[in-house]
Amino acid sequence: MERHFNSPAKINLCLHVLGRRLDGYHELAMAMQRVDLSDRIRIQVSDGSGVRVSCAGLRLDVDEENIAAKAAKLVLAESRRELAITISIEKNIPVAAGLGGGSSNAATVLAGLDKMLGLELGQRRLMELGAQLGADVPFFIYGAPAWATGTGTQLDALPSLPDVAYLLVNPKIAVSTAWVYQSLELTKGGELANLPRFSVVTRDDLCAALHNDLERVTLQRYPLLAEIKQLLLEYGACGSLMSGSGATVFGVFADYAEACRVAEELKRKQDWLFYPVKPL
Ligand SMILES: C[C@@](CO)(OP(=O)(O)O)[C@H](O)COP(=O)(O)OP(=O)(O)OC[C@H]1O[C@@H](n2ccc(N)nc2=O)[C@H](O)[C@@H]1O
Ligand SMILES: Nc1ncnc2c1ncn2[C@@H]1O[C@H](COP(=O)(O)OP(=O)(O)O)[C@@H](O)[C@H]1O
Repeated sequence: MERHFNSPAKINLCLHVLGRRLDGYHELAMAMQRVDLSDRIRIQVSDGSGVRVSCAGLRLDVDEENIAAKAAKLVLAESRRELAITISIEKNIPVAAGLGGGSSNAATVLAGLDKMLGLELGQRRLMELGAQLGADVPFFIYGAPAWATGTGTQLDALPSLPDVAYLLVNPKIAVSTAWVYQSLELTKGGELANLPRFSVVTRDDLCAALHNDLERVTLQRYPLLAEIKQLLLEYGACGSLMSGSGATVFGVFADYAEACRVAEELKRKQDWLFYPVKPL
């Protein structure tokens, strides 16, 4: 049995760090949205045993370390079945870019195998399994724009978001999420109740709400990212922000054609990665 799935990236429209827990994880409040830059994942299931993952052209194909392999093993354990699973990932989302590619791959494998094996574990159980793999995995199972709290695993619907397009820019810098959180100096603890409500209807509302506490760490280490944010504004973005722990920066544009036009112009000048995308 063989199936193909899309595994999309995400961006963080806002990311507030409220405090550090004793286990080192951070209490967050984030607005998150998936975008239509996707990896392609092929899952094959046959008789036998063992989970294998390949990822052409990237050093991500060590089975045990790949989060997609961990996801497959979790589903097999949950279903108490022994099967051979082969996963091939066509990577289009840059790795360690703040776009959640690994978390998305894990969620795609959890939900994909659930379907292929007819397990019907349900969204809630799949999100619990996802949380065992990484804080961002449940968001991809949730599958809609979300307000994420706790360590990022408690999700509520974000009902209205404006119809915009984004231009994602990555200057080929890989950033370790663990390093960013560890390097963050928390000046004062925040209270969820004191945060401004993320109520965004128009494009201007969205641009006014853009905020990322992790920029303090990543932009200081890589000042180029602040320059890219400024460049996007100069090229007509109504707002710009770093996504997650970075290094991808995005600009907000009125429509997809405009985001594509700016990407083409910048491509002539800079050897960075450019992805005009639409929200999902
Ligand atoms: C920053 C964010 C924003 O969406 O995304 P990315 O930049 O990774 O895409 C997430 O919080 C990343 O989530 P994810 O990448 O799934 O985190 P995990 O694998 O669970 O943990 C990676 C590292 O980040 C730290 N971490 C993660 C989540 C959290 N609430 N507090 C943390 O301190 C963990 O301690 C660990 O060292
Ligand atoms: N299937 C996968 N796709 C991407 N990264 C993976 C995968 N499996 C394991 N990783 C590891 O996870 C780390 C985080 O990658 P990724 O999820 O792309 O970035 P981010 O956490 O910035 O959103 C990388 O260092 C990478 O080696």
